[in-house]
Amino acid sequence: MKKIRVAAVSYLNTRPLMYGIRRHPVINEIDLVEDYPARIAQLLVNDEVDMGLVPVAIIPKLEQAFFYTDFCIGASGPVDSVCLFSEVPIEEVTEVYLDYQSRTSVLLATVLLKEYWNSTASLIPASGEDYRDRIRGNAAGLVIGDRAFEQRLRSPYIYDLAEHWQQFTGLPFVFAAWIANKELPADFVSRFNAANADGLNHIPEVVAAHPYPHFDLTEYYTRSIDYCLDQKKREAIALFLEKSEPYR
Ligand SMILES: C=C(O[C@@H]1C=C(C(=O)O)C=C[C@H]1O)C(=O)O
Repeated sequence: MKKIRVAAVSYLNTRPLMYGIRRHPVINEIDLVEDYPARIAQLLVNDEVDMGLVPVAIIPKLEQAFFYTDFCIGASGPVDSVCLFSEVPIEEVTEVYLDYQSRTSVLLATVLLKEYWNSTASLIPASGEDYRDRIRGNAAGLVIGDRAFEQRLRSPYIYDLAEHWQQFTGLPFVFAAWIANKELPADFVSRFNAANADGLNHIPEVVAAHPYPHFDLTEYYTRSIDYCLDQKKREAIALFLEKSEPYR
């Protein structure tokens, strides 16, 4: 049987979902790759995979987009791992380095800087990890994922993008969701969905399997990340795609 090609973000925030997928028989029906979000996005756009836990920012690049599960990487308050970091308050920031690993948060940062903070700072796409050393003086940086937890220990000013999006719009936020670029068999989708749900029912085991010194992962998995792709989050995706359209 031909396997379904699936790609997922390799950060800590996907570990509960991946735990469920790996211990479910559905693992035998898929070929799984894991990488950082910008790469996962490219794989789905290039049709090198059939479904990915991809940044929602790339939806307009797909000919078709099927939301096949009830799960996402979202937040209904501070997300803790997607922030603008700086040594000075946001009003004094003159340039912002944008994380090369991100697609959604880069656009979210742009929307918030321009329309919420009314910032005129120049936005600089970073090309490699060394940009984080340039987050000093009046230069801020967007850092996402596990690396944001390390950056939290270094930068005195931390602007949480999910928290500020919520203040701006009154809505939760969705960074990534399981999106397919073609129709997939309904029975597979149902098993895949059940596998995700199973992972979220085993948070203590996931935390025990990933000793992590920089952040309390129980807190991260139960409060910061909101995995449920509900109606409000679907509205949030639509609003985000509309607001970010001019900056794509
Ligand atoms: C919450 C996060 O969401 C991630 C942010 C993404 C982006 O900015 O493109 C994509 C996938 C998510 O896993 C995070 O990385 O910390």
